[in-house]
Amino acid sequence: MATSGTLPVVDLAPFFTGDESGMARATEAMREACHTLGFFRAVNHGMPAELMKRALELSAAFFALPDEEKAKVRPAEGSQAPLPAGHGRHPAHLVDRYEYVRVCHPRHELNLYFPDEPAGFREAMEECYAKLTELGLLIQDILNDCMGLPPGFLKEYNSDRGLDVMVALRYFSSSSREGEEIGLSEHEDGSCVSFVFQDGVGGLEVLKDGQWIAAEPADGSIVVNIGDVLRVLSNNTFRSATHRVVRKAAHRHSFGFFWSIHGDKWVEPLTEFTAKIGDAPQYRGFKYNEYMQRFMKSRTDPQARPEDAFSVSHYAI
Ligand SMILES: O=C(O)CCC(=O)C(=O)O
Ligand SMILES: [Fe+2]
Repeated sequence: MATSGTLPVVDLAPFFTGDESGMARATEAMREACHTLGFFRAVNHGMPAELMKRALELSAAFFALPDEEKAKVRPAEGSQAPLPAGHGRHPAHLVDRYEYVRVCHPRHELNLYFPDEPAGFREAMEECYAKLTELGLLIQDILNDCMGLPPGFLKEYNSDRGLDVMVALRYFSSSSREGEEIGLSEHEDGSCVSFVFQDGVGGLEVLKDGQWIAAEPADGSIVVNIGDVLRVLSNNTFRSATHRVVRKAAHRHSFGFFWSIHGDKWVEPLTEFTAKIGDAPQYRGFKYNEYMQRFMKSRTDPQARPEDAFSVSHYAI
C-alpha cells in the first residue's frame, strides 16, 4: 500500500470525479488501513489547501495574542457547559502542554466564546467546519461500505451533528527539562472518526505494535483516525489506535475535527460483526453520553491519576 511518511494514503479523488473503479480501490485502501492501523492520510479530500493554510496561519496569529486578549474568549471558571467552546489550556496538573480554541457547530448556542480577532479567523473556522462536515459525510459513507453494512446504515444511525466539535490547537515548543516532552498525552479518540490537519512542525505519533510511528506532516493532506465508537460497532475489527503529540523545537499548530454521535445513541457491536458471523461481542453496550462524560472527566479532572484513566476497555467483555 502507498505510504507517505508512515501512514497509509487514501486518495479520495475518484469520489469527486465519479470514477467507479477508483472508488473501489480507495474503499479497499481505507478498509485495510482501518483494520491494520486505524489511521490513514486522506488526499484529494475536497478541503481546499488554501483554506487549511489560512486557518492555520490565523490560528497561529490568535495564539500569539497576549493572554488578556485570549482570555476574552475563555469560558468562566466552573462553566457548566458540557464542552465549553472558546479558549482554554491543558489542565495544569497534566504533563500536556497545549492551548486550544474549541468551536461547536457554527449555529450552536455553546459558541458564546468565538474569537473576533485576528480578522478573518472566525470566518476561516466556520468555512473549515462546513468543509470538514462534508468530508465527514463522505468518509462515513465510505466506512459504511468498508464495514459491509447495509447502504446508508451509518448515515441513519448517526444523523445528528450536534456533538461534533472542532478544535484549533497550539502545542508549546519543547523544553529542555526532562519529563516535559509531551504536548498531548497518549490516548484513543472518543469520536466515531477524527480528522487532523497540521502545520509543518510535526509531533503527532501513532502506536503500532508497541512502537511510536510519526504521522509526518504532508502539505494539504488530512490525517483521519478511527475513534472508539467505530471500534465498538465493528467489535474490534477497526482499530482506534493510541496516539499522542510530542513537543518539537517550534510551536505546533493543528486543527482537529471530531465526528461524533448523538448522546442518546446506544453503542454496541453490530450483528454484522457478531451473531451474523458467529463471533461473540467483545463489548457490552452503553449510552454514548455516559461514555463521553467519563471520557471527558478522565482527560480533564484535576484529581485523575494516569493509572485511573478511563478507556473503552471499561466496557470490554
Ligand atoms: O493535534 C494533533 O495532531 C492530534 C490531536 C488529537 O489527537 C486530539 O485532540 O485528540
Ligand atoms: Fe486524538
